[in-house]
Amino acid sequence: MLALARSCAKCLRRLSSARVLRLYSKGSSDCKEEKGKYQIVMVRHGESEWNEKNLFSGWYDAKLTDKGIQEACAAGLALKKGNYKFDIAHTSMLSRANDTLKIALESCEHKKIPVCKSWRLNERHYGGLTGLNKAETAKKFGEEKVKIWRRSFDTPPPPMEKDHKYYDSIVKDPRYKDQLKAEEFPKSESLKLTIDRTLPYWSGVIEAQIKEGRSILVAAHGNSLRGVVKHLECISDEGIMGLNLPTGIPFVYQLDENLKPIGTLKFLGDPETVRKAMDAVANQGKAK
Ligand SMILES: O=C(OP(=O)(O)O)[C@H](O)COP(=O)(O)O
Repeated sequence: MLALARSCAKCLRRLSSARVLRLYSKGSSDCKEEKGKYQIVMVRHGESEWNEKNLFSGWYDAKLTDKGIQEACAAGLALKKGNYKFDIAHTSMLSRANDTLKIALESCEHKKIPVCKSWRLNERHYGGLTGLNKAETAKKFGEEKVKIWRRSFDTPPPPMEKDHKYYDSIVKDPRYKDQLKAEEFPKSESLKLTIDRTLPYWSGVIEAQIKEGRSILVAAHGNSLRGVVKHLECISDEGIMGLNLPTGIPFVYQLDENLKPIGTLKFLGDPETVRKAMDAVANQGKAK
């Protein structure tokens, strides 16, 4: 991967101003229409190498692609355009989210802020599906089955056994040394199980900081953030199946004094671009 220190300047050059405008021309001003007592900004990381290859990633530590770096830069520009400032950031243990956060903050020329990393914000664990191609899996098992594995609320994918190709690279990864014992790693997670381990961090750490008046940016993953959105908006188990979060486009919640959202999430992006990006995520599970 390109050195992060150089990546922003480089990708800002590559990202034409026309594209930035197309991506983010309307969103930031829309976000300020209804002001809550608090607000929080979240972003799914930019495209990873495994997103590009359409592989189930889960806890595998796929790195950002050049496009993912560009998306992270563009996310930063959108934050800058909206004049968002943060006191603290939260992210997962995975490079694609960590690097997106770093690049976005650099790209909006933000001052240094504390960054907290937790496995509880990791992507859902995709179990035995980790590393498989989604379209090929749909061809083999059927699109319906893959849709259940990807989007049902409480059906976990098959477990990751110890002889799985990526088991060691996850469970023996030294970054978890102080956070998880080998037997505490998930073997696979449904959205429900993901929410069960994300919410204690959300409620115990992030909500407490919001109430202290801290301005927070969260950089995480498609499904860990879907869980947060479900919780915040009280979306039903069926309703959440239809939400597909795009990579690298920040979204904002205005929150009332009880931390309940005022309205729904607002993307810092052009609605048509956001819609296409969401559709593309939904279609990743179609057989080709
Ligand atoms: O690792 C993943 O998410 P991420 O790219 O947000 O980290 C998943 O592969 C996303 O796949 P899904 O959209 O099929 O649930």
